[in-house]
Amino acid sequence: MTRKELFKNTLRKSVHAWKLINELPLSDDESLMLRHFMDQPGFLDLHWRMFVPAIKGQGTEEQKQKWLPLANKMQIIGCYAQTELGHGSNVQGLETTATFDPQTDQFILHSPTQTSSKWWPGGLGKVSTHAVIYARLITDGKDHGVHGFIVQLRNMDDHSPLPGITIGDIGVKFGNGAYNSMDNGFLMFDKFCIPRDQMLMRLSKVTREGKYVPSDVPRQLMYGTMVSVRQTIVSNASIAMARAVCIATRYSAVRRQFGSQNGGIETQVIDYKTQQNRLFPLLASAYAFRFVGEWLKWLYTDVTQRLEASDFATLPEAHACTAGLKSMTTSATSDGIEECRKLCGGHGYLWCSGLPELFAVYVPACTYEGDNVVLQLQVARFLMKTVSQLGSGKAPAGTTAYMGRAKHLLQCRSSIRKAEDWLNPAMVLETFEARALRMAVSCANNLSKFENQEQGFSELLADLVEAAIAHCQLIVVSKFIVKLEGEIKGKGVKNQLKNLCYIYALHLIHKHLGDFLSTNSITSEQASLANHQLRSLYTQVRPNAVALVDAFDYTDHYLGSVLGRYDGNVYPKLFEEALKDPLNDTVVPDGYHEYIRPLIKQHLRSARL
Ligand SMILES: CC/C=C\C/C=C\C/C=C\C/C=C/C(=O)SCCNC(=O)CCNC(=O)[C@H](O)C(C)(C)COP(=O)(O)OP(=O)(O)OC[C@H]1O[C@@H](n2cnc3c(N)ncnc32)[C@H](O)[C@@H]1OP(=O)(O)O
Ligand SMILES: Cc1cc2nc3c(=O)[nH]c(=O)nc-3n(C[C@H](O)[C@H](O)[C@H](O)COP(=O)(O)OP(=O)(O)OC[C@H]3O[C@@H](n4cnc5c(N)ncnc54)[C@H](O)[C@@H]3O)c2cc1C
Repeated sequence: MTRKELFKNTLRKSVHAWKLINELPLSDDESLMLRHFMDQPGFLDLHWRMFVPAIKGQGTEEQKQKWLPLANKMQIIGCYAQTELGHGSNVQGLETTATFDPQTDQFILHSPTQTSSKWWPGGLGKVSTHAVIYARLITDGKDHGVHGFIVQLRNMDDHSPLPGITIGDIGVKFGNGAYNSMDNGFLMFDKFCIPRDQMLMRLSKVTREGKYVPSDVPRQLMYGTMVSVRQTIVSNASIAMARAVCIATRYSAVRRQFGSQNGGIETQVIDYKTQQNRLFPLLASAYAFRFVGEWLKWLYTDVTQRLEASDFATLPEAHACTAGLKSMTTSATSDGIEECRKLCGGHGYLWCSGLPELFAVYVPACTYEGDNVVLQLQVARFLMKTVSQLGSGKAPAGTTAYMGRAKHLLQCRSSIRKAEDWLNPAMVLETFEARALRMAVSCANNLSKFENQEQGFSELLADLVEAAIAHCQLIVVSKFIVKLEGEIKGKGVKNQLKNLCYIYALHLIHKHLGDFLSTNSITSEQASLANHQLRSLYTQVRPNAVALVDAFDYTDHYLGSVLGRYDGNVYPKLFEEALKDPLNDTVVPDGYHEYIRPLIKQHLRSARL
């Protein structure tokens, strides 16, 4: 499809999905599943996952009563317009202004510079009638920082931009289809006025007289919509990783190369330890991310309930966990999808393998809802704060509770003696805890050598990110172990999950061996025992690998992959797909008479001479 066709077709699908949601009717959770099966980025994502939650989280009761019924019936369509051309990560650096005019009781929205143009918001370019806009609030010449406003963008009769608004699509993005179904947009305000009651005023207010009244709740609640979406992105990472792994596993069982004895059949590539060493950790990650995603959903629900009761104690941890896990799981999934493409050899590069499109549509997850490095630095700040409070009498809680055992974890030596010890949950956990804590403490010690903490933080950014990743990996490993300790239905399922859990943990040890060795969390002998155990786990997973991806229950239609077909009938279907290509419509291609024939004839002439 051309971009225009793709965009229009996504509108058609979105509206059809909305019709089904109402007609069937579907619950909120089921509606999200429908979005998942629609399988194309579109304006509904931003409307339901960001615009509506932003109003719910930051609007007053009155504002919610006014706007939510309209949004819930989709009589208005909204997006989340925060990022600007010049600033995305640095939200405090946004330039759009919202200046209160006491004469008219309005805010004047203005884009003072080119870099202040809103740039990237999904659904903004062509669809949304409204947006939650983030702009600097100015009253009586004073800048109060960034706040949210509900703004109508387009005329409700003919969809034209309202006077004072310049709006459009930012252009083609990475890949052919992929994220191009979405109208990520730009927007500029030229002294555009909105009524005062369209500032989202749950967190702070501007009175009729123009007085700014800050609230007594943390200003970070303004970032609440991002926390909510980051949480869902973690579960989505599992879905995308599982999809790629399903394709690569099934195809690896079908594909044969080398090893033929006396004209017999060749070896299935899944039987090569190198293939297993690349593939099975990704299979394990798909399960691991699912379980940590379930836990994160619980954490998010818990913090939401606490916030409603004005208990803000767990907000920093919820922020650190959602930011860090969003970052870690999306980076691993993007890399994992690309690895799955390579695991499928040359055919993985064909569009009909389903992998190029999956990669192209998935990879911006490393950037949207917060650049992955910027987010790990938030985790690092949280860890440095926690380390600095050790010994102050305030016991670390939640995912940093292990830091409370710092005295032990800083000096303990791993008691792994044989390969099977690496299947002991307590020993594995202690190894990850020791490594995470020692990395964090090492950063804190290095930081303390700087007179200026901010300068020290800047200097140590790379180490801090690594410490944050170590902490996040510990969370994922520990939640997988917790899952195994709970009730698991199905004969033999627990054993399979156990294998995957230890593959997940041990492959991380192998991958980050430098960390584990340099922090003395393990010795090189223990590392080689871990590798030995890992190979043994691969052998145990091998007979069940296909069943473990079938368990994701993805239909062929959803997978959209000739290589990942359930029936394994890959080669005839590759031919079928090839023959569908428009280049094969004619035997002699367009351009033959114009370019190929004259070229050949010229050579023939010179050959005769
Ligand atoms: C398939 C997908 C499925 C579903 C999704 C559907 C749609 C989604 C797809 C695409 C849509 C994409 C949308 C977007 O991208 S929207 C824009 C997203 N933008 C960002 O994420 C920007 C990232 N930047 C930030 O979040 C902040 O600027 C940053 C946290 C980096 C820094 O903020 P600030 O300068 O204010 O903070 P600091 O001085 O560093 O920290 C102050 C203090 O605040 C704490 N903090 C920061 N953020 C939060 C938060 N969200 N919640 C709670 N607390 C927070 C921070 O830890 C500091 O605490 P303290 O040290 O105690 O002072
Ligand atoms: C597909 C897609 C959809 C999007 N949808 C929306 C949307 O609906 N609404 C919306 O408002 N926005 C949206 N965005 C914008 C997105 O949120 C931002 O692009 C994202 O937050 C990253 O910000 P940035 O582009 O400013 O990156 P930058 O911050 O400019 O990053 C550039 C580089 O600088 C590094 N860097 C930046 N700051 C630091 C630092 N402090 N320390 C170390 N390194 C640093 C980063 O790691 C990165 O390598 C979308 C983006 C994409 C790609």
